[in-house]
Amino acid sequence: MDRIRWGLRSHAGENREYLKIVAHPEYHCPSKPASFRGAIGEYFKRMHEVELGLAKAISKILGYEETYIEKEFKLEAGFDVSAMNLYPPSFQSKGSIGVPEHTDPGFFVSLIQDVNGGLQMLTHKGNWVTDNIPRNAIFINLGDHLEVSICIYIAKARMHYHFYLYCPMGSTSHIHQVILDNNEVNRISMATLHGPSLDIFVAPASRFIDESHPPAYRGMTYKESLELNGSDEIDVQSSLSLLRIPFSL
Ligand SMILES: O=C(O)CCC(=O)C(=O)O
Ligand SMILES: [Fe+2]
Repeated sequence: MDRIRWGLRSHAGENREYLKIVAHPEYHCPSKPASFRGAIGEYFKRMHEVELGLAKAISKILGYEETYIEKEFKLEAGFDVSAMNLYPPSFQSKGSIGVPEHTDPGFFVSLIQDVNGGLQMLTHKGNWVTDNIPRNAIFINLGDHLEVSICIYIAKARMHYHFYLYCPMGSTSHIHQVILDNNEVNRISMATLHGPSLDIFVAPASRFIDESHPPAYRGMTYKESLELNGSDEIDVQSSLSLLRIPFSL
């Protein structure tokens, strides 16, 4: 499997140049420039601490002991991939889309950027809203596998967790896209997908399932789910729709 990948997309549906690297459990990075390798490595180390803090907070909100998610997802061996994206100014792009609409697999995504105004979220009313991310802030978006694990699915309309307040689609995994319309200059972002360990079987947690709350997703290992739609692990493409179990109201 590739551990470092570079790509250039330049067509109506996607306009970006990216460098993807596997950041955890083994850190892979181009060796030059050395300062880049060191700085990014330090960033991932610190983000891993943020990840453990978030895992504790979310476990507690769900009524579990604080180490629940850390252990269930085996975060000490969690599979993290970072995408460093360069989007062109709108006048140089072949269409207004930087990255088409999608959700991201894993536990959560951390994102930093140099220019505000490109990332948009889909609201429950079907409108795209541009995120206003303050300078130096780290933006956190929850990933598909948290949703699989805690069984939240909009059509079941049984949202009793705090997540719902922040997840208008009724799903913990936000649908988002990147647009270029406001880009007067290049925009750079770094989106890191923090996932469970590749060998972890992710399935709806038994605490959230009973006769009237059947599982919304089928379980499989994180590795299998990343490969389910034919992509490589390093692509970290969502396969949430393939995991969803059809149900009748
Ligand atoms: O560049 C951004 O703002 C977001 C990128 C993104 O959604 C991704 O790489 O998955
Ligand atoms: Fe994304």
